[in-house]
Amino acid sequence: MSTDYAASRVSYEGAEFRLQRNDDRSQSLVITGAPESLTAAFSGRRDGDAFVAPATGENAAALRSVLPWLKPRRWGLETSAGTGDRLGLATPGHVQAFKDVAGVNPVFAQQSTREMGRTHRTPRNVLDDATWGAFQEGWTGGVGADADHQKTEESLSECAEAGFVFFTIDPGDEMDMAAHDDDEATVRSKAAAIDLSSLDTSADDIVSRYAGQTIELESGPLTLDEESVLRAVAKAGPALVRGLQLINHVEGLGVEHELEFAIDETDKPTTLVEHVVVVKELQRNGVELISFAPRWVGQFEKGVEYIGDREALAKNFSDHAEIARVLGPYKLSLHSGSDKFSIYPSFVEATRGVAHLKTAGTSWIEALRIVAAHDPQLLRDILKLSLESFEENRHSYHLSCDTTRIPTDVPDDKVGELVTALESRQVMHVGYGAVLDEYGVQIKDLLNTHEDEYAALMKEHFIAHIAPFGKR
Ligand SMILES: O=C(O)[C@@H](O)[C@@H](O)[C@H](O)C(=O)CO
Repeated sequence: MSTDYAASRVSYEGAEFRLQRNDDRSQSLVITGAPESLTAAFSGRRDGDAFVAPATGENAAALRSVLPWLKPRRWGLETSAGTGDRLGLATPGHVQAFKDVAGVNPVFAQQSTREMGRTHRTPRNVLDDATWGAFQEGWTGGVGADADHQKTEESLSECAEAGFVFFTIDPGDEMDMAAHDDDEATVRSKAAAIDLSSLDTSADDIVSRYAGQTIELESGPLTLDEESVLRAVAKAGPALVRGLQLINHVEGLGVEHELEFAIDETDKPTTLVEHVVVVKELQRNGVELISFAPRWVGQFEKGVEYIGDREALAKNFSDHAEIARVLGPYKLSLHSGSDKFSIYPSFVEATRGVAHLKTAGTSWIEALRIVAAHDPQLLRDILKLSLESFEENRHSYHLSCDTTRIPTDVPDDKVGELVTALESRQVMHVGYGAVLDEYGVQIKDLLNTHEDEYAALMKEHFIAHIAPFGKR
């Protein structure tokens, strides 16, 4: 017998929409009281008074076209949080958390090209799964959609075509990290060698524009000295060139969009002068940023607490936030935001809520608690495979785990601890690609069987993430 998801029931323009779970665990959209002109958008069949349509990607797109609150929208400067879901099953629990916390706007569909590649999902898959999850839980508060860590024109086009509206431009690979510490002569020659003609400028022009300038921040003046400006050019110049190319590509697509510029996945902190030069040069080229993701001080590793001096980080948050208010305003974006509970309050305070939080891997790693509880051997297999493929999986992720400290032969009743312990947590956190290739069907089957348990876990976990960002 099929059962309804009670929370999904919603009325719109005289019709009632709901989601049901069928005997075979598939899901169907059921519409009653709707004219032919409305149901024509869906592929399905009439069943008495009702129109029944399977929960396919095609019907998700139709649902977005019919129910306006499911169509991705821009959040502008409002406080927002991204919940990136690598499994396509986590959104119901995310929704339950957002229903409990007022004042934070959700971006349920958020996925980087890296994650889509490793999980073999397309931008449409990501958006469609998020649509069904939001619908299942009756979310009518609007949704964003973040094409995260975009590095190529091709993937930007695909995400735009799918309906994403938030584009995270990530030219971080082009940043010259050595220039952070190079001696002055090297910095000078590096800066002079960068072709900045596409930004309609040169290193000399940039120096004459900004060197000696003072920016009045709330906490005092920030003076841009010549060496720091040159260093910013040497370090970020090539990234600016590439970033602008990607931004121009988005702008040429003619779709609704807002832009984040992300240089967070780099080895050295973004200096305040670098922040100013990067944003001002983008603005001079006509770019309006909605958010900026600098590389903060300390270590932002995946899926674990912040590693570093929290007071220094709070100061760093507040310095960058002051700049963002003076040059923008635009939001500051906190990437690798999963499980960094100790730092959310200082981030929110510094930004006054003009902020975006990004999480992704935590929904995946926490799902493994359900696996550990119901199939401890599968969890051991997942860890084993994550370890075997670790060298490949860790590529482009910041991690410090020491794999030799991971225990072997963990008994069933202790397997859940592997999801908590830093070393094994990080290894499995980045193991998602290989693991889903091998055990994806089993894992998803198990999560579907225990969907209420997974949703309840996600709800509590996300309330802890977003409550500090909620109405103050
Ligand atoms: O793993 C990824 O590729 C992304 O989810 C992240 O890098 C994302 O930008 C993020 O910071 C979420 O924590």
